[in-house]
Amino acid sequence: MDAAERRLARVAAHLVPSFPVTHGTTPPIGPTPTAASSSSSSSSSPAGDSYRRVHGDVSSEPPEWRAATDESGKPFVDIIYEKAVGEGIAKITINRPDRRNAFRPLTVKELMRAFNDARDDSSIGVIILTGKGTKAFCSGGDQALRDSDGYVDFDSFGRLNVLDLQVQIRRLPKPVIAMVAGYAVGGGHVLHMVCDMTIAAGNAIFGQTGPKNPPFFVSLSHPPPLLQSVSQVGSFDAGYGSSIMSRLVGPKRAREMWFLSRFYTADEADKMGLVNTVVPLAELERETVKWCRQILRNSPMAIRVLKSALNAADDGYAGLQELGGNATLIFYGTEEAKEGKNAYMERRRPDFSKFPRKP
Ligand SMILES: CC(C)(COP(=O)(O)OP(=O)(O)OC[C@H]1O[C@@H](n2cnc3c(N)ncnc32)[C@H](O)[C@@H]1OP(=O)(O)O)[C@@H](O)C(=O)NCCC(=O)NCCSC(=O)CCC(=O)c1ccccc1C(=O)O
Repeated sequence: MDAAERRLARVAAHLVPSFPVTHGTTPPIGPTPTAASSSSSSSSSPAGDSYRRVHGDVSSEPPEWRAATDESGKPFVDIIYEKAVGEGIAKITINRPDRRNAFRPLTVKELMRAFNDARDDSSIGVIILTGKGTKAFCSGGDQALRDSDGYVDFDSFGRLNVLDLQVQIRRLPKPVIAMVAGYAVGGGHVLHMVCDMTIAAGNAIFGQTGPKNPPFFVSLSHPPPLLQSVSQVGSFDAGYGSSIMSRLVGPKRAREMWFLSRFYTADEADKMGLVNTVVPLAELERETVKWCRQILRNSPMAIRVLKSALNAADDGYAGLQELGGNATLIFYGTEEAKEGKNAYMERRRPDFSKFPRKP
């Protein structure tokens, strides 16, 4: 192929999706695996381009997951925490499938411990958040434990500690990817929205449930069994659950999602911009791991700064602080910053004259 043909092929590859789309409107990274090609893979760049020649394909091989814990060494009860051997991927799984992975305060505390560990582990570059089984990613707060001051499990008082978890994910300087099979509803829907990206299985269902109950219902402390089976909880998330949603899907759609409290299929969610891609359920983890591996090829500092930059305007002072903190972090690595520190330690005036005042 001569240079002109190669350029034409490259342009064409940008215009037309290179791979068949089985679900949703966005192609997964690389060809949709078939029975014959399921172990092969590619990056998102056109076959034969220089990136591909230098870096090769992104592997589709399943990682070897190894159980992990945090520095306390305490075993987890409500979650499974794993790291991929020899790769920079951590996986955190909500493990309450019989409750459709609803979270209670303990679940949230354990999630925060695991996220904290993954943040502090410099071998980890990307974190997957998921739910056990194929029926649910997470169905929100465990309604059986809800009281007038939040959710009560082993303490005698209620908590809404999932809000702290949301902030933790948002500020965590590594990408967090929601891997969603089945229901992501209520507070579980908010959790996937605060993640940096969402890979959805074809069976995923998204939506808010909070406002769903008819008003006469709220006053009934013991609704009749038939009505109990209807999704009705009386809740709302006026924080990230509203603001981030509005950013993701636009203000009109966000109103629709909250005011009507409908459920949406994975393909509908894809069209609304709620998810990054939709893949067949059987391919969910393979595809998610591929996305992780592709991210891990890229510059960790660039990704760190970009995550804070993408959130900065929406997160106000907290967003600026995160972005600004990254500037300081990078500055500390420069000779200019070291000159300041060394001068202080050596009890001398710093000589900043040697550093260029760049245009
Ligand atoms: C998710 C469903 C649509 C799945 O339906 P289906 O597959 O038919 O399964 P079910 O038979 O309904 O469920 C199986 C089993 O699981 C139990 N279960 C499911 N979800 C929950 C839950 N959230 N809490 C407790 N238990 C749950 C269910 O009862 C069944 O148990 P059995 O013993 O087998 O009968 C469907 O299950 C469903 O609609 N679930 C409820 C979804 C929901 O409304 N979630 C709560 C939304 S509110 C929320 O999450 C608040 C979050 C929060 O903390 C917060 C944050 C910010 C501000 C405020 C708040 C706040 O709390 O107010």
